Formats: sequence, C-alpha cells, structure tokens
Amino acid sequence: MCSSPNGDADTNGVQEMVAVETRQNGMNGSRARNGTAHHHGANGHSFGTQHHNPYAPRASDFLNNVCNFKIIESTLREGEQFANSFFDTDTKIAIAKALDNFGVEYLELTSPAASEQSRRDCEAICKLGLKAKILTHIRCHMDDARIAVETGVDGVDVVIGTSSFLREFSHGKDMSYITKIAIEVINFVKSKGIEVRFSTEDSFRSDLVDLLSIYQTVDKIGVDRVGIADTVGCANPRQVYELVRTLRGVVGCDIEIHLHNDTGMAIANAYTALEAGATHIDTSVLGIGERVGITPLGGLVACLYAANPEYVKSKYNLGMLREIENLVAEAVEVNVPFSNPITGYVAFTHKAGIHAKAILNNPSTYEILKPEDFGLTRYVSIGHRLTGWNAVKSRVEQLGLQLSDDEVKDATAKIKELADVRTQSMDDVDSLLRVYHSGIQSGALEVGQKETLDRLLREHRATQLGTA
Ligand SMILES: CC(=O)SCCNC(=O)CCNC(=O)[C@H](O)C(C)(C)COP(=O)(O)OP(=O)(O)OC[C@H]1O[C@@H](n2cnc3c(N)ncnc32)[C@H](O)[C@@H]1OP(=O)(O)O
Ligand SMILES: O=C(O)CCC(=O)C(=O)O
Ligand SMILES: [Mg+2]
Repeated sequence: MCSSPNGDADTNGVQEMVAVETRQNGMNGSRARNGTAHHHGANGHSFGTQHHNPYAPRASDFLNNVCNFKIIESTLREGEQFANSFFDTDTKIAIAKALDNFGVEYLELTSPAASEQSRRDCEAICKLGLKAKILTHIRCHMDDARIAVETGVDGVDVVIGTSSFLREFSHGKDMSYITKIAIEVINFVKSKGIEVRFSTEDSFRSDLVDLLSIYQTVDKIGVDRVGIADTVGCANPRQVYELVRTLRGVVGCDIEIHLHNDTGMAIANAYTALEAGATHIDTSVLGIGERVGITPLGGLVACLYAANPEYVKSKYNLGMLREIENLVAEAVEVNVPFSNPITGYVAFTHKAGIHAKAILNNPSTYEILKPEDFGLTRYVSIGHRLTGWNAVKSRVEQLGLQLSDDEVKDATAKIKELADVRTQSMDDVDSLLRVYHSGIQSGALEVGQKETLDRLLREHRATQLGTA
C-alpha cells in the first residue's frame, strides 16, 4: 500500500510520486501534509479566481440554471440501499451533520416505514436543528404517508413505479389507480403543511403520455416538485434533455431528477438535466446506492464548479468534500476510487514532462479544478522515464541547489536512464541531484561526463551502505 498525494490510504499501485511547486508560487518545497517521505507538497498558485479567465469555455444555457439548483443529498436513503451499507444512528447523525456543514439544501432519509430504527433515526435527525431541509422517502401509500408526517420531517418524497415492468412485476397497479392514490397521498401530506414531491420510478421506460398526464395532474393539485427517476440507469443525456425540457413546458412546479449510474452517465445526465431546466438533483456521497449507485455528490460538484467556480464556492464548503467522502467510505468499507473527481488519488498529479513544464508555468494549462479550492494539493511527478528537465529544475530549486540549465539537463538524462529500469523514488532523485551538485561544486564532474557521474553515484551508494 502506498499513501496518496492527498493523504488517502490507497491500493491502486501508483508509486513513488514526487512533486514540485508551481513557478507562480515560489519554490519552497515543503513535505506533503499527509504523504510519505516520497511525496512533496505543492500548494496553490495565483491564476484564475478573481480574474476573468480568457481561456475558459463559453457560458452555456447551463449557466442560466446553475444558480438555482438544489442538491437533495440521499446518502441516508439511496446510499443506505448500497450493498455494503449499515448505518447506525451515530453514523447517520455524523453524515447528516457533515453534509449540512457542506451546505446541501436537502437531506433525504430512508422511509420511517422501513423499520422501527429507521423511524427513530428519522426523528432524531429532524431534531438536530440542521440548516438543510429533512425529507423522507416513501411509497405512494397512505400507511407510509401517515408514519412519515409524524416524524417531524420538512417534506415527504413520494414515489411509485410507472413503467410497465414495475406496474406488472412490482406493485401491480394501473395508471388510473396510481393517479388516484397519488392525489390522495399528496393531499394528505400537503394538509400537514409540509413539502411534498411526487416521482415516477423508472420514468425513462414509462409511456410518455402516461408520465405527462400524471405530472400535470399532481402539479394542478399543488405538489411542490415532480421527480423524474432513471431507476435503471438507462438514459443518455439526449433523452434526459428531452424529457426534462418537455416536462418543463407542462408543469409549473420544481423538477427533481434521480439518475442511476449503470452506464457511467449519471454525472453527465445531471448536468444535462440542469441545462434543460431541472431544479433539484439527487446525489449520494461517492454515488453509493442500489447496484453502482447514482450521481455522486463530488462528481456533480466538480462538474458544476467547472461551469461556475465562484458560484459553487460560495454555495458549498468545498474544503469538506474529502472529509465527507472519507467518512462515508469508512462507514461502508470502501476505498475512494483513484479516479474519483476532485478527491481521487491522482486527481491533481501531473506526470509527463510536457504537462509538468506547462503546469509549473501556469496550472490552468492542464487543470480546470483548482486543488486549493478543495483544500487539496497539486503534485508534479518526477523520477520516471517521462520526466523532463523543467520538472527536475524545479526540484533542484526546491532543494536549494545551484545548477545551470545544461547541468539540469545532464542530470535529467541520468534520471531517465535509471528510470528506464525502475521508477526512481523521491529520495533517489534527491540523492542523485545532490551528488551531481557536489560533483560540479568540487570540480570532480562536468556536463557530459557520464562515467564520472556513475562513479560518484556508486561511491555515494557505498557510503550509504557503509561498504566504502
Ligand atoms: C427505486 C427505489 O429505490 S424505491 C425505494 C426503495 N426503498 C425501500 O424499499 C425502503 C425499504 N423497504 C422496506 O423496508 C420494505 O420493502 C417496505 C417496508 C417498504 C415494504 O415491505 P413489505 O410490506 O414487506 O413488502 P415488500 O418489500 O416485500 O414488497 C414491496 C411492497 O410495496 C409495494 N410497492 C412497491 N412499490 C410501491 C410504491 N412505489 N408505492 C406503493 N406500493 C409499492 C409492492 O406492491 C409490495 O407490496 P405487497 O407485497 O404487499 O403487494
Ligand atoms: O424517488 C425517486 O425519485 C427515486 C427513487 C429511486 O431511488 C429510483 O427510482 O432509483
Ligand atoms: Mg434510486
């Protein structure tokens, strides 16, 4: 196991990464906060946030909607449906508080009809006095509704399957019964003075006429939100855009969307839904949920930040993301994936020499997310065969060594030669640079004297091993 540049324990086999600071940020190479001896930290840089970025992508329709969306964080509902999940009361409360501090607008909790403990936990979370509104998620059934409204929640999310699959094999009800029971449940919840949302499970495999008809019916009786659910993760962005856009044209209430990630499109679909006029997006931390889960909170935040960083920074406490993901990962006994947006092991690590040079000059060249906005650290990896002399020069400067460009290039050639056999650790690279530097200082070494350098390195190794 090696330690991630951003401090997470990880087993993904990325080894011996070393890092240097960007030129814009000075060259005081400090040890990474949480890394091993092989990891050197590189804090932020000065581009971007206060100034217009002339290289940013053009604003899209999305920017018109991005300031109005709300997150319905469902780790404590959909996330409890993840195969590994078992949340005791303390864990639920810790997750609820963390997400509230992060700034999500809603927390969705498992139905109090699921079990006695689920009901008690729902009541306990309602009593925490969080800023986020507390919702619970129930079947479209009066028994569930009666229990839900007694828990102290701010709102109830009601769902029923409308696809022929679910009508036939799940609840066995036809559209006219579904419409009748939906009206009854919605009116009942509304009569208690709390929010009510009505959603159609498996929307993308439901008949469009049925869908629009029931959405219009519930809109007319004053539902606060209608929900679209891609329950099986079958939708693509074009289908999401079309359904949300069509629905936007026929209802006046808010539109929520719940997107499963079976084909890896949950984040893209969420983005598209916002472009099309959705107002509420369901997420869970790390995307946990049934099967491979739903739109992950971190991934959604990354994509919204990329579109409108200042707004997203002002809305959410981004520095908490890693802590929240670690909390949930630990609770459900999984690792944060190496490729996770923002918090993945390598999310801010740059390797190839061409990238490294540009990143050192201006991080915007190869980064659209700024690690410091998430309390994280950028790394430039050296010691491998793709290393270039610019990255090595930066490390030379961090170490306080004086070498000319030709000398750095000469030392880089040696690093690459060694790295063709085995990737060099940070300590290996530092030793080589120090040996090279003292050889130059003492006059024992000149640029291009490969055999002398090899001898100096052999002698250094022997001294270290005590065999000189
Ligand atoms: C796509 C989703 O994720 S929806 C949310 C899923 N969440 C949950 O299932 C919460 C946890 N679930 C539970 O604890 C249980 O399933 C309960 C308490 C809800 C129901 O338990 P049981 O009464 O034992 O029924 P069971 O789980 O076997 O079957 C589901 C029942 O709900 C009915 N049902 C299914 N979906 C709905 C719905 N959306 N609205 C109304 N009734 C529904 C089915 O007809 C079936 O009832 P029946 O067997 O009495 O005819
Ligand atoms: O209530 C909803 O909108 C979504 C329910 C759900 O989890 C799903 O359909 O996958
Ligand atoms: Mg779901």
